[in-house]
This record gives sequence, structure tokens and C-alpha cells, in this order.
Amino acid sequence: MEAAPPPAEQDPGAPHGYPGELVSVLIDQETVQAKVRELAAAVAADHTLDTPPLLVCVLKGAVMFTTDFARAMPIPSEMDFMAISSYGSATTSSGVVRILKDLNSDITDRRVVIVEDIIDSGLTLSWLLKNLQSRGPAAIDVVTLLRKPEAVKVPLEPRYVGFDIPTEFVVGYGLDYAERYRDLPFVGLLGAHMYA
Ligand SMILES: O=P(O)(O)OC[C@H]1O[C@H](OP(=O)(O)OP(=O)(O)O)[C@H](O)[C@@H]1O
Ligand SMILES: Nc1nc2[nH]cnc2c(=O)[nH]1
Repeated sequence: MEAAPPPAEQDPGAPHGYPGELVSVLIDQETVQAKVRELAAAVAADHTLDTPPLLVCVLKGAVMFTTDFARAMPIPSEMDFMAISSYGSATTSSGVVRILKDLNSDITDRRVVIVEDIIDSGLTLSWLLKNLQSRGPAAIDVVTLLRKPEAVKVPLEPRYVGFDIPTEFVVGYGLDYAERYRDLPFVGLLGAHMYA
């Protein structure tokens, strides 16, 4: 018999329509938003008004972070989107990165800032950096909200990192499990019973 879900007042998923599915909040909404503002200020400080960065949002996971980040930046930015996938509905990377949607813009001579939600194995970002570098940008920096330092399999030095987190599968604030939970405003941990 399945364990009863926690009482609603202690259940972080319940107010968002996911009762009994999440066990805990790893990074709450306020802490996420404070970090987004801090990262936006740091990136803006490294750019000038006459060279607005092109934010490359890595769909789908980085969508919440990118839109909050752009709005928190005290300088203008432009935005483009690339959809790549290496996880499908699994919790570990397949290592095979597929482009599902390419950029609309030509990034030749542009200052590009890749906006990522998470660096886990690092395989996605490592592939993306090589791919974008070959297009002749003036510079490429990376801002990631989350990083799992103990899970990284390839050497990467993202310039701006929000939080280093343990090697656990997280959901929320853009991050999904089988396309669910992206809409949560915090980063949390799923109950073990939710994994198929
Ligand atoms: O460092 P890695 O181990 O490569 O993992 C990081 C990538 O995994 C997630 O994308 P995913 O492939 O799940 O696609 P999604 O963003 O559309 O959910 C996440 O958004 C990162 O892009
Ligand atoms: N949802 C989710 N997607 C990921 N992609 C790489 N790592 C993770 C993770 O911890 N959670």
C-alpha cells in the first residue's frame, strides 16, 4: 500500500497542484529570485550599454531563469532560443545531444551569454560551447543557476554560477521530470515513489 501524502501545510507541492509528489524544497522561491538578481547584476557589470549581450536561452529548462534574468538586468539585452535535449524522460544524460530548435540570429561577432538552468554532467554545455564557438562570436560566457560539482564529467569553467548543489535529481523553476514540475517557483526534490 502506498504511503499517505504529507499533510498539505507541510507538502511543498500541494499549493501548486502536486500533492504528495515532492519531499522537500532545496532552494526556495525568494532565495532563487535573490540569486537571479545577483547574477544579473554581475553579468551586466561586465557589459557596456553599447554592446548589449545576446542571451541564448537553452530550452526548455532555462526558460524561467532566462526571463527573470533578462528582467533583472539593469542593461538591455537581446534574447534567442535554442532547444537541445540529452535527457528525454530519463534522469541521467544520454550523452547524445540533439538540436530540436536552432538560433534564429547570426551570432558572428556578437557577445553571447548562454543561460543555463543546470550543469550536471556538463555534456550538454560542453557540446553547446563547441557548437556556438564555431559560429564566430566575439565572446561566449555562461551563466548557470545550478551546478552539480560532483557530477561534472567534462572540465568546464562557467563564468557565473548561482548555486552548487548535491548530486541529486532536482525539479522546479524550469527543470522537469517527464515534462512535469517546470512550473514550480522553487527548486525541490521529488519523492522516490514518483520515479517510474
Ligand atoms: O550537464 P548535463 O548532464 O548535460 O545536463 C544539463 C542539461 O539537462 C537539462 O536539459 P534536458 O536535456 O533535460 O532538456 P530540457 O531542458 O528540455 O528539459 C538542462 O536543462 C541542461 O540543459
Ligand atoms: N530536472 C532535471 N533535469 C536535469 N538535467 C540535468 N540534471 C538535471 C536535474 O537534476 N534535474
